[in-house]
Amino acid sequence: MDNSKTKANVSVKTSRGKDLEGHDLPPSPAPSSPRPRRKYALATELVYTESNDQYNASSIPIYQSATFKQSSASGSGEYDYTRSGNPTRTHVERHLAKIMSASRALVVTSGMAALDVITRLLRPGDEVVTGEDLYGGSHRLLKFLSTTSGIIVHHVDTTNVDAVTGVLSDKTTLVLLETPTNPLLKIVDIPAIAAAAHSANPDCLVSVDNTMLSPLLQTPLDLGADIVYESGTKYLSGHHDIMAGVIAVNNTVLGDKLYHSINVFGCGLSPNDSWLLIRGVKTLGVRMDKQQANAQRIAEFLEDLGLKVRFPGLRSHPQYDLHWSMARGAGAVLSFETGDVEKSERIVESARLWGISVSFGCVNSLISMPCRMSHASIDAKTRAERAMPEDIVRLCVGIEDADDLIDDLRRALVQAGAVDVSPEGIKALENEAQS
Ligand SMILES: Cc1ncc(COP(=O)(O)O)c(C=O)c1O
Ligand SMILES: N[C@@H](CCSC[C@H](N)C(=O)O)C(=O)O
Repeated sequence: MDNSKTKANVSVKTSRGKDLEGHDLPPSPAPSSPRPRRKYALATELVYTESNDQYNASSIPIYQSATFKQSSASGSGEYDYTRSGNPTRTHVERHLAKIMSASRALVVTSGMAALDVITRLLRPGDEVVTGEDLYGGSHRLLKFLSTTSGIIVHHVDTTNVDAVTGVLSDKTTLVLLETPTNPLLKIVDIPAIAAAAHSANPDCLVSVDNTMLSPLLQTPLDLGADIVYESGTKYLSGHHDIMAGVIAVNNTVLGDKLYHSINVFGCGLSPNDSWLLIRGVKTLGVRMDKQQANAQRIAEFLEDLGLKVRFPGLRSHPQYDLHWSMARGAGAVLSFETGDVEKSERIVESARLWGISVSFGCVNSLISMPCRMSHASIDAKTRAERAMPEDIVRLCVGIEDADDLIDDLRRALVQAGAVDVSPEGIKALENEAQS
């Protein structure tokens, strides 16, 4: 990673009108720093937006324009070309910076595009430290970089700070964390790992994928991270109608470098999707409250049956205290095991209300088998080495009525032969109950 212009040498400045290579370009867009003012509770901030729209439109207009006319041949307008900047995109970026505890947020075409932009900071020979339980697409991107770009990637158990410290060195330029992890819901100690990474290499960037919780429930920049990114396809937009990614930072030069890549490679979010993203963000609070409450009830229902359930809202979660020391909620993704891949398949296929689908964070509830679906890009051998249970069923809880969701799940468990049915009720089969 070329750190000379990020942490180590923050004196390198980009001036308006010049990009990072010194090219004299139209100065678009304005940095998305929110202006200082009273801070409200997050639930309020999600809804409260500010804009300098000429007609004071309550909803930001969609500037569906690729180009912007300039008032002079010097091309000095704030915007010139939508790949470089667009007012609708700037609006959502300013809003997200505010709720992500950042000075600058950038929105791109997907969560993977966000990780791509971040990893473009890396240079051959740089070392990346990341987890073993990692979203399949992130694993695939890192594998691609390690096989094509001379980047060295260490996958370690990031729930163990000593294991992380053991591979950190002055060559570590990026630490990539997910917490809770997808799909095993493991918790990673962001402050401890950030401190260890910065002590091994003060220029190391600690980046946290916050997709599983959203900024409503966790703000990694307040916990020692340098970069936070999310798939906006999930909770932020909330309806599975767009793909989006968000990156947020508090270092001006780092923000400029990330923006530079977005302009160079052309992955900025479209005006229409930027508008859908901000519309989704405004209802994040109410959606997440309901999704979390439903998820808690479902996790307790499954645990009461005697199944092994992974959910940070359960007291039985081995890292319950660590999770709640960093987060303001448990989220709405949980997973459970049945001990038998075919039985898990039958459960998934017996559910009616739960859609068989990848992704999460949507208003609709979803059920999936990560090893066959979202994490199929991690080969079976690697999954086995990382102790990923092939039978794991992931539930991504939506905003439906909790009783309806539980009824449908109960029926699916019975239909799949995954539980003992007796006059007293249903219970996990003896060999599948958690010890
Ligand atoms: C934790 C996590 N990070 C990143 C991504 C990538 O996001 P996207 O699908 O928007 O590219 C996903 C899912 O796809 C995810 O689950
Ligand atoms: N076929 C897709 C799978 C996307 S998984 C989406 C989401 N992150 C999840 O965890 O469900 C791919 O190959 O990326």
